[in-house]
Amino acid sequence: MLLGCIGDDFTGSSDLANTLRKQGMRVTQFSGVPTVAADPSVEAGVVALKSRSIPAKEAIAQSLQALEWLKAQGCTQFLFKYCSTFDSTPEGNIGPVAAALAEALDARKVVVCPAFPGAGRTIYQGHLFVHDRLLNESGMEHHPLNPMTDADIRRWLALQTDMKVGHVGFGAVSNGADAIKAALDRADREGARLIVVDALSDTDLMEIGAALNGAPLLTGGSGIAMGLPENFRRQGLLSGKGSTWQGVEGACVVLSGSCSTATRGQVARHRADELPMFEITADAAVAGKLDPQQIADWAMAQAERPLVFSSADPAKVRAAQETYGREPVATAIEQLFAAIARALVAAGVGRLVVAGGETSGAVVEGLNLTSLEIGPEIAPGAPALRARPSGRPVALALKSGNFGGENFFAEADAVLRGDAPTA
Ligand SMILES: Nc1ncnc2c1ncn2[C@@H]1O[C@H](COP(=O)(O)OP(=O)(O)OP(=O)(O)O)[C@@H](O)[C@H]1O
Ligand SMILES: O=C(O)[C@@H](O)C(=O)CO
Repeated sequence: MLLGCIGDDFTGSSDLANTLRKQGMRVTQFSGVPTVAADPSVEAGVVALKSRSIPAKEAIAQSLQALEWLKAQGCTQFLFKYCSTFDSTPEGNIGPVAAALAEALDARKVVVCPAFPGAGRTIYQGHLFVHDRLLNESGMEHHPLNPMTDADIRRWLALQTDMKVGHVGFGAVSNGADAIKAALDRADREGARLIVVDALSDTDLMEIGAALNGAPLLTGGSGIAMGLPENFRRQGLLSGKGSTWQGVEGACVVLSGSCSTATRGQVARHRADELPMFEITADAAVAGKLDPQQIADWAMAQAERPLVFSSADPAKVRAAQETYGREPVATAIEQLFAAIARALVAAGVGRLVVAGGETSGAVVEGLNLTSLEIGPEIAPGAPALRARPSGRPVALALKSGNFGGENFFAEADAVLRGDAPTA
């Protein structure tokens, strides 16, 4: 294994795996830190953690454990993947984990670059934009777990860590890899160890990737990985062998615990298409009134792609959190989705489309999926995946909250069945 990646959630990890696969690396996504060695044909390994919204101390411990395993697989470069909307609170976990990994690897000039231009996330003058809006006016200020109330990544990161935060601006980035290297050296001389780097386009990310050839540690969204495979290819280290992914027939069920704007649009489209849907309310989930087996039976009895969803608008989410507390309601809903997924797999479901990073983490852990094969792209940042819970193949899509167009559920169903791959 050449490149060792640590993702702070499951959908984000598949987003990264998708980018690396598209750039020609053989990639496997692992759920949690594996207990056995990886297949030697894997060139990039992504260890998916569910560490975005847990206490910082635990996130650090899990990330360091992942680092040790990746080192033992022979990796020479490491990437810490977090959300392209920099999902974190003033306490962390991005700063604390990045700092701990930097210390463990004795790494300097650690790039911090959440940019993902393909999904509209760009960084200019240290500020993160979602399409034409500053992060804190993009809807992310209403996120149920980590409301993002400041678009200045330098300022937000500085709240999370004592390590000095620096900045490489667009002036250097637009002049290419050598100028980026020189600007990183300058920031290093000024004492900065975590360095926010501007990026507006995939071309910028390719140049940043070239500048980071051989860097022990980098951090960011999936975009920061774009230029890395080429560094390995130039050294003759990639096999060039493609993926052997195959689609899966049978029933398709959509599980959505995401309350993000894009997901709510996809749920609205499902409703407009008059497809079957079952709503999980926060009240019913917390009261333990819903039987996962009954919900799975209902889903398996539908003729066409049913949706089980808890997705709700910000006012409803806020009301539920005020009544029950943020953690208890999130845990109740996540556990319910995990139990529904287990019952669906036991009933022979072929394809599962899951919306939301935390929700996907709960489902993948609930199904005890230890590794996922990466298939074709469904939408930017969302690949088809395949696993074998209890020996039989199941195709999965793990969609980040704000990814995918309005028709994502139908598109995912088709790609997971083996039709219409888009990349
Ligand atoms: N109706 C609801 N009321 C309160 N909390 C909810 C409700 N529905 C879901 N949740 C919780 O909100 C959180 C949504 O997070 P999740 O990561 O799954 O989606 P997301 O934030 O849209 O996706 P991503 O992290 O990929 O951007 C989960 O913990 C989920 O259990
Ligand atoms: O970077 C992103 O936006 C996604 O991969 C993600 O992590 C959202 O949960």
